[in-house]
Amino acid sequence: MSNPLEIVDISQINDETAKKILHAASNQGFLMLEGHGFSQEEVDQVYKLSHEFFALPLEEKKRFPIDESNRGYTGMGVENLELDQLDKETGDPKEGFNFAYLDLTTGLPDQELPTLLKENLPIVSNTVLKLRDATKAALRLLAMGLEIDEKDGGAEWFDERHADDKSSGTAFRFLHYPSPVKPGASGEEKEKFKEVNIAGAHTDYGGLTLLFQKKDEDGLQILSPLSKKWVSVPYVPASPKFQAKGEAPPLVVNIADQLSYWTNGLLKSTVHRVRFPQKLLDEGKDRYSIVLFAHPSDNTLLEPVPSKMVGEIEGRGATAYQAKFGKAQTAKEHLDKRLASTYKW
Ligand SMILES: O=C(O)CCC(=O)C(=O)O
Ligand SMILES: [Fe+2]
Repeated sequence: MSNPLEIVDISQINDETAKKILHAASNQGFLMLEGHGFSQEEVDQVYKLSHEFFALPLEEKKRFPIDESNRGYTGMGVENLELDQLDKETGDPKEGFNFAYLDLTTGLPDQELPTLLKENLPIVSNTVLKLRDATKAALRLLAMGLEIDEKDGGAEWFDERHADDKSSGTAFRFLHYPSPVKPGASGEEKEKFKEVNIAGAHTDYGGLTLLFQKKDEDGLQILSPLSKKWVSVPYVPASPKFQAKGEAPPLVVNIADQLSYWTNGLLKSTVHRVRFPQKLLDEGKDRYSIVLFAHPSDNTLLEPVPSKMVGEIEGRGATAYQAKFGKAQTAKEHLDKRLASTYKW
Protein backbone atom coordinates (compact mmCIF):
# COMPACT_ATOMS: atom_id res chain seq x y z
CA MET A 1 0.00 0.00 0.00
CA SER A 2 1.51 3.36 -0.89
CA ASN A 3 1.82 5.95 1.83
CA PRO A 4 -0.23 9.13 1.17
CA LEU A 5 1.42 10.96 4.09
CA GLU A 6 4.62 12.99 4.08
CA ILE A 7 7.25 11.94 6.61
CA VAL A 8 8.84 14.84 8.48
CA ASP A 9 12.07 14.50 10.51
CA ILE A 10 11.58 16.62 13.64
CA SER A 11 15.19 16.19 14.69
CA GLN A 12 15.98 18.70 11.92
CA ILE A 13 14.63 22.07 13.04
CA ASN A 14 15.30 24.18 9.95
CA ASP A 15 13.46 26.06 7.22
CA GLU A 16 13.36 23.11 4.87
CA THR A 17 11.63 20.89 7.46
CA ALA A 18 9.34 23.82 8.35
CA LYS A 19 8.21 24.14 4.72
CA LYS A 20 7.63 20.42 4.51
CA ILE A 21 5.49 20.21 7.66
CA LEU A 22 3.45 23.25 6.62
CA HIS A 23 2.83 21.66 3.24
CA ALA A 24 1.69 18.39 4.83
CA ALA A 25 -0.48 20.16 7.43
CA SER A 26 -2.19 22.40 4.88
CA ASN A 27 -2.78 19.64 2.32
CA GLN A 28 -3.59 16.21 3.84
CA GLY A 29 -3.78 17.54 7.41
CA PHE A 30 -2.14 14.22 8.40
CA LEU A 31 1.57 13.46 8.35
CA MET A 32 4.16 11.23 9.93
CA LEU A 33 6.94 12.32 12.27
CA GLU A 34 10.28 10.61 12.61
CA GLY A 35 13.15 11.68 14.84
CA HIS A 36 10.77 11.45 17.84
CA GLY A 37 13.24 9.44 19.90
CA PHE A 38 10.92 6.60 21.03
CA SER A 39 12.59 3.21 20.97
CA GLN A 40 10.58 0.15 19.96
CA GLU A 41 10.95 -1.13 23.55
CA GLU A 42 9.33 2.01 24.93
CA VAL A 43 6.41 1.69 22.54
CA ASP A 44 6.01 -2.02 23.34
CA GLN A 45 6.06 -1.26 27.05
CA VAL A 46 3.22 1.26 26.89
CA TYR A 47 1.15 -1.06 24.67
CA LYS A 48 1.71 -3.88 27.17
CA LEU A 49 0.39 -1.66 29.96
CA SER A 50 -2.67 -0.79 27.87
CA HIS A 51 -3.34 -4.49 27.13
CA GLU A 52 -3.09 -5.27 30.86
CA PHE A 53 -5.41 -2.43 31.75
CA PHE A 54 -8.17 -3.48 29.35
CA ALA A 55 -7.83 -7.09 30.52
CA LEU A 56 -8.89 -6.02 34.05
CA PRO A 57 -12.39 -7.03 35.17
CA LEU A 58 -15.05 -4.65 33.90
CA GLU A 59 -16.06 -3.79 37.51
CA GLU A 60 -12.54 -2.56 38.22
CA LYS A 61 -12.45 -0.38 35.10
CA LYS A 62 -15.91 0.98 35.84
CA ARG A 63 -14.76 2.24 39.23
CA PHE A 64 -13.09 5.10 37.32
CA PRO A 65 -15.81 6.38 34.99
CA ILE A 66 -15.13 9.29 32.64
CA ASP A 67 -15.89 12.60 34.35
CA GLU A 68 -16.70 16.06 33.05
CA SER A 69 -13.00 16.85 32.92
CA ASN A 70 -12.50 14.05 30.39
CA ARG A 71 -10.64 11.78 32.84
CA GLY A 72 -11.23 8.08 33.28
CA TYR A 73 -12.78 5.06 31.64
CA THR A 74 -15.29 5.05 28.78
CA GLY A 75 -17.05 1.73 28.28
CA MET A 76 -17.95 -0.04 25.07
CA GLY A 77 -20.33 1.98 22.95
CA VAL A 78 -20.29 5.08 25.15
CA GLU A 79 -18.44 7.48 22.90
CA ASN A 80 -19.89 8.32 19.53
CA LEU A 81 -17.50 10.05 17.17
CA GLU A 82 -19.63 9.83 14.03
CA LEU A 83 -20.05 13.46 12.96
CA ASP A 84 -23.14 12.87 10.87
CA GLN A 85 -25.00 10.81 13.45
CA LEU A 86 -24.36 12.41 16.80
CA ASP A 87 -27.82 11.34 17.97
CA LYS A 88 -27.45 7.64 17.20
CA GLU A 89 -28.20 5.31 20.10
CA THR A 90 -25.04 3.23 20.32
CA GLY A 91 -21.56 4.62 20.05
CA ASP A 92 -18.33 3.18 18.70
CA PRO A 93 -17.51 -0.46 19.60
CA LYS A 94 -14.48 0.49 21.66
CA GLU A 95 -13.46 1.25 25.23
CA GLY A 96 -10.93 3.81 26.38
CA PHE A 97 -9.06 5.22 29.31
CA ASN A 98 -8.19 8.92 29.45
CA PHE A 99 -5.41 10.46 31.44
CA ALA A 100 -6.11 14.18 31.71
CA TYR A 101 -5.38 17.16 33.91
CA LEU A 102 -1.81 16.42 32.99
CA ASP A 103 1.08 18.27 34.57
CA LEU A 104 3.18 18.58 31.46
CA THR A 105 6.35 19.36 33.40
CA THR A 106 6.21 15.86 34.94
CA GLY A 107 3.86 14.01 32.56
CA LEU A 108 1.71 13.01 35.55
CA PRO A 109 -2.10 13.04 35.48
CA ASP A 110 -4.17 14.42 38.35
CA GLN A 111 -6.90 11.82 38.87
CA GLU A 112 -7.83 8.61 40.68
CA LEU A 113 -6.23 5.61 38.99
CA PRO A 114 -6.59 1.84 39.19
CA THR A 115 -3.69 0.17 41.05
CA LEU A 116 -2.24 -1.26 37.84
CA LEU A 117 -1.88 2.22 36.34
CA LYS A 118 -0.68 3.78 39.58
CA GLU A 119 2.07 1.20 39.85
CA ASN A 120 3.15 1.86 36.28
CA LEU A 121 2.93 5.64 36.28
CA PRO A 122 6.53 6.11 35.11
CA ILE A 123 5.61 4.40 31.82
CA VAL A 124 2.72 6.83 31.39
CA SER A 125 4.70 9.94 32.33
CA ASN A 126 7.69 9.00 30.18
CA THR A 127 5.42 8.50 27.17
CA VAL A 128 3.50 11.73 27.79
CA LEU A 129 6.70 13.78 28.14
CA LYS A 130 8.23 12.38 24.95
CA LEU A 131 5.01 12.91 22.99
CA ARG A 132 4.96 16.42 24.43
CA ASP A 133 8.48 17.04 23.11
CA ALA A 134 7.43 15.82 19.66
CA THR A 135 4.37 18.11 19.82
CA LYS A 136 6.54 21.10 20.66
CA ALA A 137 8.98 20.38 17.85
CA ALA A 138 6.09 20.09 15.39
CA LEU A 139 4.54 23.35 16.64
CA ARG A 140 7.86 25.15 16.42
CA LEU A 141 8.29 23.96 12.85
CA LEU A 142 4.73 25.04 12.01
CA ALA A 143 5.37 28.51 13.45
CA MET A 144 8.49 28.74 11.28
CA GLY A 145 6.57 27.53 8.24
CA LEU A 146 3.85 30.11 8.89
CA GLU A 147 6.58 32.77 9.03
CA ILE A 148 5.35 34.28 12.29
CA ASP A 149 7.29 37.49 12.79
CA GLU A 150 10.00 37.62 15.48
CA LYS A 151 8.28 40.60 17.05
CA ASP A 152 5.17 38.47 17.55
CA GLY A 153 7.09 35.55 19.05
CA GLY A 154 8.50 33.86 15.94
CA ALA A 155 9.15 30.12 16.24
CA GLU A 156 8.09 30.20 19.92
CA TRP A 157 4.61 31.59 19.20
CA PHE A 158 2.78 28.31 19.82
CA ASP A 159 5.07 27.37 22.74
CA GLU A 160 3.93 30.41 24.65
CA ARG A 161 0.35 29.25 24.24
CA HIS A 162 1.08 25.67 25.32
CA ALA A 163 2.54 26.31 28.77
CA ASP A 164 3.59 23.07 30.49
CA ASP A 165 2.47 24.28 33.89
CA LYS A 166 -0.95 25.60 32.90
CA SER A 167 -4.13 23.58 32.63
CA SER A 168 -5.21 22.45 29.18
CA GLY A 169 -7.47 19.92 27.51
CA THR A 170 -4.43 17.78 26.70
CA ALA A 171 -5.33 14.11 27.15
CA PHE A 172 -3.39 10.88 26.82
CA ARG A 173 -5.54 7.96 25.85
CA PHE A 174 -5.52 4.18 25.66
CA LEU A 175 -8.05 2.73 23.22
CA HIS A 176 -9.19 -0.86 22.77
CA TYR A 177 -11.30 -2.13 19.90
CA PRO A 178 -12.25 -5.75 20.65
CA SER A 179 -12.39 -8.07 17.67
CA PRO A 180 -15.98 -8.33 16.40
CA VAL A 181 -15.33 -11.95 15.31
CA LYS A 182 -13.97 -15.03 17.04
CA PRO A 183 -10.80 -16.65 15.69
CA GLY A 184 -11.79 -19.03 12.90
CA ALA A 185 -14.96 -17.10 11.94
CA SER A 186 -16.27 -17.72 8.42
CA GLY A 187 -15.17 -15.55 5.54
CA GLU A 188 -18.70 -14.29 5.21
CA GLU A 189 -18.82 -13.17 8.83
CA LYS A 190 -15.49 -11.35 8.52
CA GLU A 191 -16.58 -9.71 5.29
CA LYS A 192 -19.46 -8.09 7.17
CA PHE A 193 -17.12 -6.24 9.50
CA LYS A 194 -14.71 -4.94 6.87
CA GLU A 195 -16.91 -1.95 6.22
CA VAL A 196 -17.97 -1.17 9.78
CA ASN A 197 -16.51 1.94 11.40
CA ILE A 198 -15.03 1.09 14.78
CA ALA A 199 -14.28 4.79 15.29
CA GLY A 200 -16.88 6.86 13.47
CA ALA A 201 -15.87 9.57 11.00
CA HIS A 202 -14.79 12.65 12.97
CA THR A 203 -12.23 15.38 13.40
CA ASP A 204 -10.23 15.78 16.62
CA TYR A 205 -10.90 18.70 18.95
CA GLY A 206 -7.54 20.00 20.08
CA GLY A 207 -4.42 21.31 18.41
CA LEU A 208 -2.42 18.28 17.34
CA THR A 209 -3.05 14.56 17.74
CA LEU A 210 -0.18 12.06 17.92
CA LEU A 211 -0.56 8.30 17.53
CA PHE A 212 1.85 5.39 17.65
CA GLN A 213 1.92 2.89 14.84
CA LYS A 214 1.74 -0.81 15.55
CA LYS A 215 2.41 -3.46 12.94
CA ASP A 216 -0.76 -5.18 11.69
CA GLU A 217 -2.87 -2.69 13.68
CA ASP A 218 -3.44 -0.19 10.89
CA GLY A 219 -7.03 0.62 9.94
CA LEU A 220 -6.99 4.40 10.14
CA GLN A 221 -8.54 6.05 7.08
CA ILE A 222 -8.60 9.73 6.19
CA LEU A 223 -11.02 11.64 3.99
CA SER A 224 -8.26 13.21 1.96
CA PRO A 225 -8.78 16.97 1.39
CA LEU A 226 -6.75 16.46 -1.79
CA SER A 227 -8.60 13.59 -3.47
CA LYS A 228 -11.88 13.94 -1.48
CA LYS A 229 -11.73 10.16 -1.14
CA TRP A 230 -11.20 7.82 1.79
CA VAL A 231 -7.54 6.86 1.87
CA SER A 232 -5.97 4.23 4.12
CA VAL A 233 -2.99 5.10 6.27
CA PRO A 234 -0.67 2.10 5.96
CA TYR A 235 1.79 0.87 8.57
CA VAL A 236 5.14 2.49 7.77
CA PRO A 237 8.26 1.16 9.50
CA ALA A 238 11.15 3.37 10.61
CA SER A 239 13.35 4.57 7.75
CA PRO A 240 16.82 2.92 7.57
CA LYS A 241 18.44 5.95 9.22
CA PHE A 242 16.14 5.75 12.25
CA GLN A 243 15.96 1.97 12.29
CA ALA A 244 19.73 2.00 12.75
CA LYS A 245 19.20 4.14 15.84
CA GLY A 246 16.61 1.69 17.19
CA GLU A 247 13.80 4.20 16.75
CA ALA A 248 10.18 3.00 16.60
CA PRO A 249 8.17 3.70 13.41
CA PRO A 250 7.11 7.29 12.67
CA LEU A 251 4.28 8.77 14.73
CA VAL A 252 1.06 9.53 12.88
CA VAL A 253 0.11 13.15 13.52
CA ASN A 254 -2.91 15.15 12.54
CA ILE A 255 -4.05 18.72 12.76
CA ALA A 256 -7.15 19.01 14.95
CA ASP A 257 -10.00 21.54 15.04
CA GLN A 258 -8.43 24.24 17.18
CA LEU A 259 -5.29 24.54 15.09
CA SER A 260 -7.39 24.64 11.95
CA TYR A 261 -9.72 27.26 13.45
CA TRP A 262 -6.74 29.26 14.67
CA THR A 263 -5.28 29.37 11.15
CA ASN A 264 -8.62 30.15 9.45
CA GLY A 265 -8.63 26.69 7.90
CA LEU A 266 -5.17 26.95 6.32
CA LEU A 267 -4.14 23.88 8.32
CA LYS A 268 -6.60 21.07 7.68
CA SER A 269 -8.46 19.24 10.43
CA THR A 270 -9.09 16.19 8.30
CA VAL A 271 -12.02 13.84 8.84
CA HIS A 272 -10.89 10.33 9.73
CA ARG A 273 -12.31 6.99 10.88
CA VAL A 274 -11.09 3.54 11.83
CA ARG A 275 -12.03 0.17 10.36
CA PHE A 276 -10.78 -3.22 11.47
CA PRO A 277 -7.67 -4.16 9.51
CA GLN A 278 -7.96 -7.39 7.51
CA LYS A 279 -5.14 -9.20 9.29
CA LEU A 280 -6.64 -8.67 12.74
CA LEU A 281 -10.06 -9.76 11.48
CA ASP A 282 -8.54 -12.87 9.97
CA GLU A 283 -6.87 -13.73 13.25
CA GLY A 284 -9.78 -12.64 15.46
CA LYS A 285 -7.44 -10.27 17.33
CA ASP A 286 -8.23 -6.99 19.06
CA ARG A 287 -6.92 -3.59 17.98
CA TYR A 288 -5.30 -1.13 20.39
CA SER A 289 -4.20 2.44 19.92
CA ILE A 290 -2.43 4.99 22.05
CA VAL A 291 -2.97 8.68 21.46
CA LEU A 292 -1.94 12.10 22.75
CA PHE A 293 -4.46 14.85 22.10
CA ALA A 294 -2.38 18.00 22.55
CA HIS A 295 -4.29 21.19 23.32
CA PRO A 296 -3.33 24.83 23.86
CA SER A 297 -3.55 26.10 27.46
CA ASP A 298 -7.19 26.61 28.53
CA ASN A 299 -6.95 30.39 28.76
CA THR A 300 -5.32 30.84 25.34
CA LEU A 301 -7.30 33.26 23.24
CA LEU A 302 -7.78 31.71 19.83
CA GLU A 303 -7.10 34.88 17.88
CA PRO A 304 -5.98 34.40 14.29
CA VAL A 305 -2.35 33.21 14.18
CA PRO A 306 -0.25 36.27 13.19
CA SER A 307 0.87 34.98 9.82
CA LYS A 308 0.42 36.68 6.48
CA MET A 309 -0.79 33.36 5.05
CA VAL A 310 -3.54 33.17 7.68
CA GLY A 311 -4.44 36.86 7.41
CA GLU A 312 -5.16 36.47 3.72
CA ILE A 313 -8.02 34.07 4.50
CA GLU A 314 -11.22 35.91 5.38
CA GLY A 315 -14.64 34.79 6.55
CA ARG A 316 -13.40 31.62 8.24
CA GLY A 317 -12.24 30.29 11.59
CA ALA A 318 -10.93 32.69 14.23
CA THR A 319 -11.25 35.73 11.95
CA ALA A 320 -14.90 34.98 11.20
CA TYR A 321 -15.67 34.39 14.92
CA GLN A 322 -14.13 37.70 15.90
CA ALA A 323 -16.01 39.53 13.18
CA LYS A 324 -19.30 38.00 14.37
CA PHE A 325 -18.91 38.21 18.16
CA GLY A 326 -16.48 41.10 18.51
CA LYS A 327 -14.06 39.00 20.58
CA ALA A 328 -12.01 35.82 20.46
CA GLN A 329 -12.95 32.64 22.34
CA THR A 330 -10.55 30.74 24.57
CA ALA A 331 -9.30 27.22 23.88
CA LYS A 332 -11.40 25.98 26.81
CA GLU A 333 -14.59 27.54 25.48
CA HIS A 334 -13.94 26.00 22.07
CA LEU A 335 -13.30 22.55 23.58
CA ASP A 336 -16.30 22.53 25.93
CA LYS A 337 -18.65 23.04 22.99
CA ARG A 338 -17.13 20.08 21.14
CA LEU A 339 -17.09 17.69 24.10
CA ALA A 340 -20.72 18.38 24.90
CA SER A 341 -21.82 17.17 21.48
CA THR A 342 -19.79 13.92 21.59
CA TYR A 343 -20.86 12.68 25.01
CA LYS A 344 -24.33 14.23 25.05
CA TRP A 345 -24.16 15.79 28.50
O1 LIG B 1 -7.51 4.39 16.87
C1 LIG B 1 -7.04 5.14 16.03
O2 LIG B 1 -6.18 4.76 15.23
C2 LIG B 1 -7.50 6.57 15.91
C3 LIG B 1 -8.51 6.96 16.92
C4 LIG B 1 -9.01 8.36 16.73
O3 LIG B 1 -9.03 8.89 15.66
C5 LIG B 1 -9.47 9.13 17.91
O4 LIG B 1 -9.64 8.53 18.98
O5 LIG B 1 -9.65 10.35 17.80
FE1 LIG C 1 -9.37 11.03 15.90
